[in-house]
Amino acid sequence: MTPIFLKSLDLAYAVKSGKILFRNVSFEFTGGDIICLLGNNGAGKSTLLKVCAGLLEPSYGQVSLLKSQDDLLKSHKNRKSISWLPQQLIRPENFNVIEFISLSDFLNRNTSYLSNELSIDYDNILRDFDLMHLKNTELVDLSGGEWKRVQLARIWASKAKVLFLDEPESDLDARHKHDLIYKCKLYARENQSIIFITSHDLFFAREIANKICALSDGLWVWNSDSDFFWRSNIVQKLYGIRNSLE
Ligand SMILES: Nc1ncnc2c1ncn2[C@@H]1O[C@H](COP(=O)(O)OP(=O)(O)OP(=O)(O)O)[C@@H](O)[C@H]1O
Repeated sequence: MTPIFLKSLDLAYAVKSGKILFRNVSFEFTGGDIICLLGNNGAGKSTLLKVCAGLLEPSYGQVSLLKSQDDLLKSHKNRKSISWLPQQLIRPENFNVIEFISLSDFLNRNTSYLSNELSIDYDNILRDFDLMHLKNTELVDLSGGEWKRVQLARIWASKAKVLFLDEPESDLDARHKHDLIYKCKLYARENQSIIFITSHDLFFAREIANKICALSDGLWVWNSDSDFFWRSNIVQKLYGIRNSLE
């Protein structure tokens, strides 16, 4: 399988007012990596993920997706290479679950779910995300957690090489969070994909990621193997948690 690398060098992003949200972000991730980006509310995690996914242009520096150490893929914005889960997505009206999950395939192939011409085994994906019983349910009638699983199922159907998942575990109950950890590990390993996640759930982060990085006050303050991060006792400092007896 072709190895893949996601690299950034000195990435920075400033908003129109000139305020710098983050700077000096440099990293190199490889196929198979699951990275969890941590930081306080407003630290710039979603913005960094959007820059890495090519949805926002960096103000400085660059981010590239490479198919070998120095062989640049056509464009890291190549739709087939990247899939993106936003923190919040408004549910489209007049779509049911299977229509939403198979939409890209349907548009690409100008066919329908019932025509048996689709390249993806949607029933398998629906079963995987515990959605089979909701296959024909309108999106507006789903619970919050069911809607999140539908969005994740659509991303799994994309078979993209790099997944950017902004708080994918939010709204999920304990069992479905557990299932998601297993599915991400399997996806990253089997496809040699990179999965770049943000999360506020430290238990989830610890279970899912082999790499941890962090933003604080606009700075790229951490980037290491997960084990090293959890041994470092930096978590309290990162989140500014004070001992209540102090
Ligand atoms: N276009 C913009 N113009 C001005 N400020 C912005 C813009 N986009 C983001 N911000 C600000 O930048 C900061 C970082 O936002 P971002 O959504 O990246 O944070 P986050 O770390 O993902 O936060 P959370 O954990 O709360 O989701 C916030 O204070 C936000 O208000």
